[in-house]
Amino acid sequence: MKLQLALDLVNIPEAIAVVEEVQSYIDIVEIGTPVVINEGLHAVKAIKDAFPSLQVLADLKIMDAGAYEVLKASEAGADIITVLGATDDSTIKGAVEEARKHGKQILVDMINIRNLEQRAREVDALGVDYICVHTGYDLQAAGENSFEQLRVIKSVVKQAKTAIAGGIKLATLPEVIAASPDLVIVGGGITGHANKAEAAAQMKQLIAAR
Ligand SMILES: O=C([C@H](O)CO)[C@H](O)[C@H](O)COP(=O)(O)O
Repeated sequence: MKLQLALDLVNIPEAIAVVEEVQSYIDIVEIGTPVVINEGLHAVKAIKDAFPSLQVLADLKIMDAGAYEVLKASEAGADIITVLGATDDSTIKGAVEEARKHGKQILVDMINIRNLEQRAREVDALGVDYICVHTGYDLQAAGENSFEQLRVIKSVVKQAKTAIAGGIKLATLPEVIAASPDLVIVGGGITGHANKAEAAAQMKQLIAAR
């Protein structure tokens, strides 16, 4: 089980500073959608250049032009690129084909998918690398999480790895770990702490002890 740090509310120098603090405890650094909107794919390149041994995920949440956007993220140094499960199969197929050409991986974000079980089966058949359940900021504010959704995709996904994101904290991590996702994505649960290294270290320890 891998731990991914999601960086959403920082600029490039702040992102580098946070990763410097926690790099020993994480496997993947996510350049979050708000960072890509503010800084562009330069943020992906800056983090990959600064931390070549970490995998970098570009959270583009691709909805169209899958192949082209995966190409651009790959050129910037992303190892994993996100596509939305809500989009058309042709976009996901284009993204997967392009990713394969560059040795990259595709994570499909199932945020706001209503027919989760059926869509997870369909997306799994498209050869993606990860299928991720995700409660976004706006629904987190309404008290929701994706723990039950994780159990749903775990029961139907055969080929892809499974992932979960959205509001995961140290206190809720044991429940997540019990469901055995391949990847746990944590943003504010680490970046919101005064001592980010300590928070990340405790999470890494819980994952290692499972
Ligand atoms: O993908 C995310 C969100 O949609 C903003 O772009 C976050 O990276 C993801 O939710 C993880 O962050 P936390 O919810 O703060 O753990």
